Amino acid sequence: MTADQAGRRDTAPGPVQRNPAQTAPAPVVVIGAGPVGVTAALLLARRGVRTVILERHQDVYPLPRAVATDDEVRRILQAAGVGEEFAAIARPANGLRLLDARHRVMAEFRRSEHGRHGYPQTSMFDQPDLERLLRDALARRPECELRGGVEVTGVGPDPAGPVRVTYRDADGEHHLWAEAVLGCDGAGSLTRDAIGAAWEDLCFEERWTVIDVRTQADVRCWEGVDQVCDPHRPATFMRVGEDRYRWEFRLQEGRQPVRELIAPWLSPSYDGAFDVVRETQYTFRARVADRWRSGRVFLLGDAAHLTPPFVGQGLCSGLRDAYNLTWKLARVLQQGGDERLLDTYESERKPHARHVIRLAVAMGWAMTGGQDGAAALRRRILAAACRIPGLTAAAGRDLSPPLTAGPLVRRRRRRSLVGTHCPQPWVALDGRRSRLDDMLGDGFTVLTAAEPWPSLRALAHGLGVPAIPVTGLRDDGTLTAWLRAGRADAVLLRPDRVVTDVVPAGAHDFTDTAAWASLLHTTRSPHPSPRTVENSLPRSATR
Ligand SMILES: O=C(O)/C=C/c1cccc(O)c1
Repeated sequence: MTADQAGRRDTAPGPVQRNPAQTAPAPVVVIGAGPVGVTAALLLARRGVRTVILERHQDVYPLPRAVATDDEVRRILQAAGVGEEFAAIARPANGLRLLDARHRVMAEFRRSEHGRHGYPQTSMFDQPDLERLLRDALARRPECELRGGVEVTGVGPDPAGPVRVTYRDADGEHHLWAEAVLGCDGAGSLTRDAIGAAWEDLCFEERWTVIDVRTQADVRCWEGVDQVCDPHRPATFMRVGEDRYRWEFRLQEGRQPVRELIAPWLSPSYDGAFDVVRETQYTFRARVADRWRSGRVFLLGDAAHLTPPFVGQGLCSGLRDAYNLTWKLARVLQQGGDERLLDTYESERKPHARHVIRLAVAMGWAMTGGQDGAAALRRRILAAACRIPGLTAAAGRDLSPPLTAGPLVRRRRRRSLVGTHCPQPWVALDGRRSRLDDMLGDGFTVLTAAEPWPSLRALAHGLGVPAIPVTGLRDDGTLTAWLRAGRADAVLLRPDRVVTDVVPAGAHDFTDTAAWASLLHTTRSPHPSPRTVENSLPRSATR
């Protein structure tokens, strides 16, 4: 038996005896150290929650997989403490184009370099680079312990603690008792099986080949993603980095050499070298797990949902899971928050993930739609629709819909801000410039269009949250314009910057305080956040 420095390991043949002296529960066990698992651990660490991360591999998996992220997810990486490191490896992209079989542009969905979350709307990167910087950040956090080279063999409820995780390493079998377990263990998730979840099939399954190339060749491309809508040879092409490119082709009978496949993108005279970093076959699927939680065991990322890659949202959905769940879990574990908070993880994230997967499937059908008569008609309609500028602009605007109504998201009226994210401009406080989220800290916040009025101030005080007039934040006018467009005099922001409720313009109060107020009450005092408005705003601006 090996006892690690935390004294939390135990090997016991036969029925498992928990020795309380040796097995103080690890607050949270994360299964899987891919980007979703590590980001979840970093987000929990930021709130002072300890994690043990169990990972099959010793090192970062060195080959490319995910290549794109949106601006909302860059904001999540900022919250996890790796925003600047990620900026150094990311390449902003122009967006997405639909091409016909002769590579003529049918539609262009432009992405801005300045998205509402404070980052380029689309950024390209290499997954191993992201994983390395996340691991480095993990190594800097004393709250996180990574155990590599281990195989998790069991996850389940246990009378001795909320959840018992069993794993094997070179020394034998071990057990951990955890307050919660995050199953970030990918498409073949053991955690998913352990909670008895089954896949709901969203009806897309195709075999594709994915080719990652490094070359100095003058590749014909724009700075973005091209989807070739050709039923005979649907393909995706994108520039990932300075000398990094990716092609994806639907598999056909017989294997075609890489050079032949990518020839249409290379100058005919190019006969120089290119390095095939990876050539692999994938089955692209569209699926959602029918349950994402059992007690204190949760599914995140590919363990909970699978998408074809055609709108570049696979990893984004997983990182959204991590952001949505971790603040709620930390609140429940540390502050005695209401357990019902944890129900909102699945009820908020599942419809959102399903929506994004359906978009990817729709894109897939536009590209591949078969060769029947109906498909030909669909393509003609698509080509015509692509020529309507207003429509393409609307379709390209935001892949991430507002959260659906629930205990932490009031039912929306048309154009309401509820369920959407607050934009993230740069703000200035005490002469210091920072991104809005870094200034707001980790808790709930009331943002107001003007000085908070007495009844609102009293409500905020009762909830223990600051009430901040956006006029004091000295941004570039983004926040005032956003409140005005949403016809709101004030908003209640959750820690993940989603609007829970609004005070409609001209009204005096939130529309249904009772619906969410009880969920915000905690029995213990909150963990202090590093730099919040609480300690830096003038007194009049806070509670
Ligand atoms: O919509 C965008 O800006 C990017 C889409 C994208 C990214 C990566 C891979 C894809 O097939 C699509």
